[in-house]
Amino acid sequence: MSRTTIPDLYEKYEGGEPLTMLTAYDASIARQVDAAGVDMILVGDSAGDNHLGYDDTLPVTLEEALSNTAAVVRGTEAAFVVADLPFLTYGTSMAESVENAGRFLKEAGADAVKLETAPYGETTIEIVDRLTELGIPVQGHVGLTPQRRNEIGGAYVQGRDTDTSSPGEALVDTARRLEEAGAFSVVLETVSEGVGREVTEAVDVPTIGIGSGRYVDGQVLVTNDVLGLGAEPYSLSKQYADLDSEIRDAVERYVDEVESGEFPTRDNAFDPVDEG
Ligand SMILES: Nc1nc(=O)c2c([nH]1)NC[C@@H]1CN(c3ccc(C(=O)N[C@@H](CCC(=O)O)C(=O)O)cc3)CN21
Ligand SMILES: CC(C)C(=O)C(=O)O
Ligand SMILES: [Mg+2]
Repeated sequence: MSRTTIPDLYEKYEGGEPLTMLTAYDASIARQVDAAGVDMILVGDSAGDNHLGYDDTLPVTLEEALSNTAAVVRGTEAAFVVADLPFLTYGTSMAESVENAGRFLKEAGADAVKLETAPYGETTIEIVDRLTELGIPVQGHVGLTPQRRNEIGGAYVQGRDTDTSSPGEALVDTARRLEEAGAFSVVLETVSEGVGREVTEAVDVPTIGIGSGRYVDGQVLVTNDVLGLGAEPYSLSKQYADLDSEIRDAVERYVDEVESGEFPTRDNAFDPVDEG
């Protein structure tokens, strides 16, 4: 089986089928997500809190993200792999943005990068224009942009009628500008359902929502939330498994069995010694 391409994604989108995307940060989870048939895997900077033990996405480094991306690529064969560019690995200068984004394709084997754009964020729109001109596909990301958490002040839904710093029309305009700059798709993070629909109607590239309602072209969630793996439940998400308790039970049984002498047995030994 060959890896999913942007034309493959567009064929599904144009056929009116919802696109599926989940995060992964390592080869073993990515292998299962891939085999289960997800269209795109996002190597999110959400690795910060979900994989690397930081409080949020801000501390994630370029080298950590490259390492996570390379592991996900090695573990997969079908999904389109999008590498999320960490905080301040883009936007500092055009040259640094291009060099850093390029490393995700050249060294880690990603199929595309993703970067966050603030409402009317001129700098990042220019970067998207440059990257796509050079052959680095870019997925845009508007709405809640967690790298701007110190600006925004928390995990707040964006684009509500009451939202003055990020009104719906700013998000629609910004998504349009990203499309013009060459973005092949735009992620909408926690925007009100009406804004999710407006943006989706305003652009001709697939919108991928997280907590952005039903009227978008595809869905992305954080896999830890889907699997119940070290994540707090959010109403925007849905938990399909409880890996925390599975893991805890298995490890407790292992500890008990080693302590009681139940494991290992003769069957677990090489060239076992015959008991006299
Ligand atoms: N593991 C994980 N999964 C996620 O889905 C996730 C993260 N991490 N980190 C940040 C983003 C943003 N997320 C969220 C989660 C909840 C609200 C939310 O309920 N906002 C309400 C209340 C905000 C408040 O009062 O704190 C709102 O009305 O804006 C928004 C964004 C979830 N996201
Ligand atoms: C939530 C998604 C869209 C993301 O950016 C991430 O996982 O880092
Ligand atoms: Mg992210």
